[in-house]
Amino acid sequence: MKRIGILGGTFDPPHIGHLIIAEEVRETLNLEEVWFIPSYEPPHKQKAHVNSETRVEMVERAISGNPHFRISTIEVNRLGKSYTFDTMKALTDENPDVQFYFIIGADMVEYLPYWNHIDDLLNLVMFVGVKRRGYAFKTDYPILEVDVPLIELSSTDIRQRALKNKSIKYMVNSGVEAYLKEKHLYEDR
Ligand SMILES: Nc1ncnc2c1ncn2[C@@H]1O[C@H](COP(=O)(O)OP(=O)(O)OP(=O)(O)O)[C@@H](O)[C@H]1O
Ligand SMILES: O=C(O)c1ccc[n+]([C@@H]2O[C@H](COP(=O)([O-])O)[C@@H](O)[C@H]2O)c1
Repeated sequence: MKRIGILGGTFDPPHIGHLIIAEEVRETLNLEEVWFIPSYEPPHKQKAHVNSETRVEMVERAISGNPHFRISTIEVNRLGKSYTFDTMKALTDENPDVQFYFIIGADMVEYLPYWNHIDDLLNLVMFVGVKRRGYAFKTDYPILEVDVPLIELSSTDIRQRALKNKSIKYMVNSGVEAYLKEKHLYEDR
């Protein structure tokens, strides 16, 4: 079986926390690749601040340069609410030779009981949790924990900094930083 990691997210915008957890989990679990899947509409929180085409462009820029990282547009192509069960059902049907490892931060570990079709989803993927400041890593589900450096960054922080015209250098990669500036994303308009 091939071993592939999945990092689903809103990526509004993608930041170095996403890249570091994906790379750490890839290396620790010896995964061939990690696929980044931007959601069209997050199932559990408010709509993203920028449209899905823009978030896809940002993820492409964020992952460029890492030959193990790919993007899948399965959720933005499907439209509607991006339930992970629907996505992973389609991906496991299309790729019967792959064991998928679905990477989540500790905020999502706590939220797992509320995911759509969580029991069926647990039969499709192995969840991999990483720690995140402010969230206890507590769950009754059988998930793998991978130790990663604690990155105190969120997309919310980046949006707030952009709004206040504060530097986001090194918090997002340079391609994403240039794109945010060029398109004036998240700025006060
Ligand atoms: N700094 C981080 N440390 C650990 N996990 C993270 C970190 N940032 C994001 N993640 C995880 O990456 C996945 C995608 O996150 P998402 O795109 O929603 O970013 P976010 O920073 O949580 O966004 P927002 O602040 O807008 O809610 C989620 O599983 C989330 O838990
Ligand atoms: O399917 C669900 O019910 C579900 C509920 C909460 C989160 N998720 C997925 O978890 C991933 C991280 O979510 P987010 O909003 O932090 O980007 C993303 O792929 C979401 O679609 C999925």
